Amino acid sequence: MTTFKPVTHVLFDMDGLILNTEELYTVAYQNVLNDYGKTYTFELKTKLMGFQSHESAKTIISELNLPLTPEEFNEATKKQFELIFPDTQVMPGAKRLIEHLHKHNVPIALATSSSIESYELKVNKHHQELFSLFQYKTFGSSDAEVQRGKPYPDIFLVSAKRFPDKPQPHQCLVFEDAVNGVKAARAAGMQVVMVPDPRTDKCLTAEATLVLNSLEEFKPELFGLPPFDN
Ligand SMILES: O=c1[nH]cc([C@@H]2O[C@H](COP(=O)(O)O)[C@@H](O)[C@H]2O)c(=O)[nH]1
Ligand SMILES: [Mg+2]
Repeated sequence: MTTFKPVTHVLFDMDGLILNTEELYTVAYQNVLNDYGKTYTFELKTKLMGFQSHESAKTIISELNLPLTPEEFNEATKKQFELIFPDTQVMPGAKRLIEHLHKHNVPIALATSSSIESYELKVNKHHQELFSLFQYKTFGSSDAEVQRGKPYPDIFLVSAKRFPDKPQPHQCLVFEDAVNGVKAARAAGMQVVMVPDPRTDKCLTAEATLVLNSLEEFKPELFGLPPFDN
């Protein structure tokens, strides 16, 4: 079994990695775009995943020539999010992994590009207990210290600094679903486990340290972390 460099701290992305919110984003965006006769393609989605909300709005407006301002687009999607996001599901293997690392006192934190409002919509109804296991959370779209969204490294560098014991980037392992998130983790000097949407072009997953079909396949001991008990 190939092993990688040992790590001591773990940073988790949220959308598409812990929660099934990527499929919900697709529905929400397509519902808005239907009013303009536009199609939300997976190719365009891949470009946006990991962006901060204002970056996403600007990009989708220019790519699809929408007659909207970013504020108007975000207003329209916000209505969709309020309907769709409260009933999110945890991705396979995510709960087991987060609980396992927490039980073994491995420092874990959340590093999502979402805003805190968007996080609360997605988590508050069903998943508060699971998310309470993180030492702390960084919300890229709501955090002054996160100057630039993924694929820039800002959110992961800021997150590493927020652990009390201040680990070096190489001591941190990132879990991501998005191409931009993998680029951000690599730019931060961190190893990254990618669990991509199955439609993701294989050549776009090449930068990841390890690519899995699901978190259920993850073996913590590969990165020097405590193995699962069973
Ligand atoms: O179909 C989409 N998925 C995701 C995003 C963006 O990606 C962020 C989630 O990124 P992450 O998984 O890194 O938290 C969302 O907040 C949103 O801004 C998007 O615009 N469109
Ligand atoms: Mg994600």
